[in-house]
Amino acid sequence: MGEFKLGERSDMSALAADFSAKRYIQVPEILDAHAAKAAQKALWSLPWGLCFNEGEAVHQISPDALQRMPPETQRQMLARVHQGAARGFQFLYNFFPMLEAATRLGKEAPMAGFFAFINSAPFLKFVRNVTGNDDIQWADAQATLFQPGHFLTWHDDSKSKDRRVAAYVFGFTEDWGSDWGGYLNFFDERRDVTAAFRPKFNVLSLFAVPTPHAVGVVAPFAKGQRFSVTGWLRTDDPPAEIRVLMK
Ligand SMILES: O=C(O)CCC(=O)C(=O)O
Ligand SMILES: [Fe+2]
Repeated sequence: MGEFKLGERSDMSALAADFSAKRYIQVPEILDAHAAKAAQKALWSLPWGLCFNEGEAVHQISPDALQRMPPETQRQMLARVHQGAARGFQFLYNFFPMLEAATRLGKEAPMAGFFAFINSAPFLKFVRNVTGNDDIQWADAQATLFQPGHFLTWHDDSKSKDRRVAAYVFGFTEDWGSDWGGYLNFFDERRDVTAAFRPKFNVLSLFAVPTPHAVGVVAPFAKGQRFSVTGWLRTDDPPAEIRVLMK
């Protein structure tokens, strides 16, 4: 866990009451200032791949493959993504698979320290207290980077066999413009937006599963980088490789 730790706070009961009432909350200054800067630095230097879905199938393109891909193939790929978005659920963003990397490489994996922090006793205690769910055992994780043209359409995180109680998003985005898209939108049953969280720095978004939400398309003129570490708080047993990191 090392350099990553939670910020000091005195609003735990207010956060829990808010979560219980609304089912989605934002927690400012989740990490101490030094830890937040360290996490952001680690994110900047990750080998970012690209991921998108084609119906139920998820495609993950490694940084190398992305670099080698001819422009015409990239154009065709993007056209297929847009056709998918016109039909239904679709996403496209840069990513780094923190869970897979930690499973394969253990402590040597990029972001292993932050992954271990998310699965440390203090953070798990924090999310158990705020969500009121004592059964949370661990959290999976991926790092994401939304750039112009990236998006994640309407969904509620429930379409998985994994036992997910809540979703979390650590935001590490600085100075995001209010016209740049990329907001985390929450919807009611009429598909009106009930809340839209602007990408921010050192803020944790926490929301119950299922809750309808989406990440709006990042505008072509957006200048920032929407960095996050995101995943789900789970009640199944952590994989053996992850249990080792949690010690
Ligand atoms: O990046 C975000 O704000 C939300 C991510 C999300 O909803 C997901 O990965 O399912
Ligand atoms: Fe989601």
